[in-house]
Amino acid sequence: STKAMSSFVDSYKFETLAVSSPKTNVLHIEFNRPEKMNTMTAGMWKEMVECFNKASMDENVRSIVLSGRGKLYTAGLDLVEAASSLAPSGNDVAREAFRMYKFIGLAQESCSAIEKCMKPVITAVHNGCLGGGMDVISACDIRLCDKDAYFSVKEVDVGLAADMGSLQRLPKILGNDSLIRDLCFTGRKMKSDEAKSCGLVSTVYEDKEKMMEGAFELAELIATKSPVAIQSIKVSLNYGRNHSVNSGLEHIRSWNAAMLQTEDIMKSAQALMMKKTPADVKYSKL
Ligand SMILES: CC/C=C\C=C\CC(=O)SCCNC(=O)CCNC(=O)[C@H](O)C(C)(C)COP(=O)(O)OP(=O)(O)OC[C@H]1O[C@@H](n2cnc3c(N)ncnc32)[C@H](O)[C@@H]1OP(=O)(O)O
Repeated sequence: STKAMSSFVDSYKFETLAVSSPKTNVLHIEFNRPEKMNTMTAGMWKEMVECFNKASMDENVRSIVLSGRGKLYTAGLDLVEAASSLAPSGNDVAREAFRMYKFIGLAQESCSAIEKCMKPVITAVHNGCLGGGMDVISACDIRLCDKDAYFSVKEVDVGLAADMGSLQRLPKILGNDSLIRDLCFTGRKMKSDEAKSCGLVSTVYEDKEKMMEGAFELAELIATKSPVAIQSIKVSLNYGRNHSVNSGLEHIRSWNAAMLQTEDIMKSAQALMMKKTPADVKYSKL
């Protein structure tokens, strides 16, 4: 019911993220620091971890759209906040290194929580996606953008190597090592047409409004499918990315030994035989 749907999303309360549910079983998460170019702070990373972990276990959520409010998707790390957290303190080197180790771990977890989230995450990029934004989108399942979007692995211009996942995940997404090194060594802006042709994004839309319509339509379609099938697909694709074909086959074999016993298969098969679609089937919560 509408009441049940609105009360479920009401429990997602954050300072740096705006959360809504524009369609049944679809969660919309927006970076919500428009006056700060959606720059990333330790506070935002903590909230991203909390939000994606919660959505992962939330039976009301079957797919997620991640986008940014305001002028651009995100300008990456908040350089003002970072100036104090990264400033040399003069303290014992080992203790300082452990403090940084924890700080970087939190930043990494903000992206890993997206990858580990059991629900597919579609991200919709408008205008700029810089630095930490590239780490974020690399951890998402599906990437969309508008015509004005550009992408920059900007860290090199700030004097550091990206450490939240771009260098580890981009090579799994783009089958072009030369291009990845070009982007990472130069920090250059890659425009939407190149992002499409190299496979970073799957669709480019005319403007942000059309992109969000497309993102919600896609999320809604995914949300109508069997949640057992969808979550199993994500788990298996993620596993396969870091393992051999044989290991991946063994993994899905064991996984599906349980999942093939789902009632969803019988419900889906009956619907198909009656010329219906998954959207006509009511799958139980998962
Ligand atoms: C453990 C470490 C983990 C993660 C590390 C991540 C590394 C990175 O993310 S590196 C990338 C860092 N980001 C940048 O270098 C972007 C710098 N900004 C820009 O290039 C531009 O500002 C812009 C985003 C392209 C927008 O340009 P424009 O539309 O012309 O607006 P501006 O006038 O330049 O900016 C408006 C306003 O925003 C402030 N601002 C912009 N970016 C940042 C930022 N990254 N951190 C803090 N503040 C930022 C800018 O200073 C302006 O502020 P005013 O107060 O309005 O002057």
